[in-house]
Amino acid sequence: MERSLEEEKERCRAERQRRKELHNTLVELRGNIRVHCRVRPVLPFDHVQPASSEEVVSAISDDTVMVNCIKMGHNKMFEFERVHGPEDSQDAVFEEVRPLLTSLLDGYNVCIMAYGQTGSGKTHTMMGSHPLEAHLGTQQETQQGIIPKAAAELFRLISKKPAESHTVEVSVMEVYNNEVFDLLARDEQGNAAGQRRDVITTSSGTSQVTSLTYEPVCNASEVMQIISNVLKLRAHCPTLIHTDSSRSHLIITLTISSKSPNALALGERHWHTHSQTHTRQHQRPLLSRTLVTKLQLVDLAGSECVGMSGVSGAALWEVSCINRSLSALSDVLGALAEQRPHVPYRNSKLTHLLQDAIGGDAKLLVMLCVSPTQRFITESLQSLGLGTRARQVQKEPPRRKNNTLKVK
Ligand SMILES: Nc1ncnc2c1ncn2[C@@H]1O[C@H](COP(=O)(O)OP(=O)(O)OP(=O)(O)O)[C@@H](O)[C@H]1O
Repeated sequence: MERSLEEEKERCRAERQRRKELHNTLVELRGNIRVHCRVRPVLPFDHVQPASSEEVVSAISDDTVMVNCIKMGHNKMFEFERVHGPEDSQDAVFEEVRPLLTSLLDGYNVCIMAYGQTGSGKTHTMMGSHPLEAHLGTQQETQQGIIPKAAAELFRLISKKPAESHTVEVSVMEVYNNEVFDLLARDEQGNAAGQRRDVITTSSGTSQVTSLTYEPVCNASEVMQIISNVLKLRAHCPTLIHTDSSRSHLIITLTISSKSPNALALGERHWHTHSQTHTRQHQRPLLSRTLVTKLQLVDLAGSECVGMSGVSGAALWEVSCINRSLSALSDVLGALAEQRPHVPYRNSKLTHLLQDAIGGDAKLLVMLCVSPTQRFITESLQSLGLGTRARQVQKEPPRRKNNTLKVK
């Protein structure tokens, strides 16, 4: 018997709802690591030899990537929470990220991390197409990446909360040659100069960077102004694959302190000396009940094959440090996925620094960036494999932070 149009619509709606519920259950079971994948368009530097720019990696649906290269004997599909094709805009990518900002204000720590080979579009996805112009307003909103959009969304959400209930601070670090640098630190003359910092494990088992500089910020353009200023300090080097390749992992953290409604109503204030370095003020009033959550935005350096990037000398050492830290990240995910008793976080500064985001109770989004072309198929398969591994991790369910009692 033929179904009427209305019946068919209802059946489709019910099926969509069932799939959504199943998906949500799976996300809960996995403890909220989400993996999104973005396949970038074919770019001029792909056309070294016409054959190598042949497209072999494609987004075949909004959750599946297909690698199909008959010549090299690869035919495989990879499923992720969301897959974006080359035509997907920065806005479309951000729409899938937006709910995490609400989670942040609901009391969860959030980490968004871009992973992929060099030139695959990590900085484009995180910062936008003109990262150094991000704060000038010359970068069109549609071209902005996740970081400027997330900053704008965060302050939009805060503006809907009671006045003065939230404060935001920004810190910027890079991990370069397996050392952590505080990019907001200033030298004796007050000039910006990245300074080396240590990562320690606190008595509660979380990781912390000592003497890190935190700048208070009041709106998204202040955030972007600070980031754009320090981006000039970030290590870059031209390679055969990418003329402006980042040689370090960049970690931007927005720390949000929110006052509990009770404290706000009572107007309780205590002077509290922060253990961290504040550039504008070293002692400031904090409300007695403060909820602190953090948003970590990570633009990883790209994995790369030394032969392809054509680097030598100091740049060769940089590549080897990048590749080692990325394989340490993969080892950590492997250990977590297999639920091994020891997780080797401390094998690299990168994994030690991101320990709480990767294995703790934060909501983690891994944004895989891959090239569509045959030339980079080995690197793309490696990135897709890392994403698959991340999805196998049974993380602790994300835990909402409780108001912490800050006593004078
Ligand atoms: N989805 C995209 N649409 C249009 N252009 C893109 C896209 N992704 C990347 N590009 C362009 O490709 C080039 C390389 O991208 P990007 O700098 O983001 O790479 P990366 O992965 O950060 O590289 P590296 O690790 O070497 O720093 C840039 O010119 C960027 O504008």
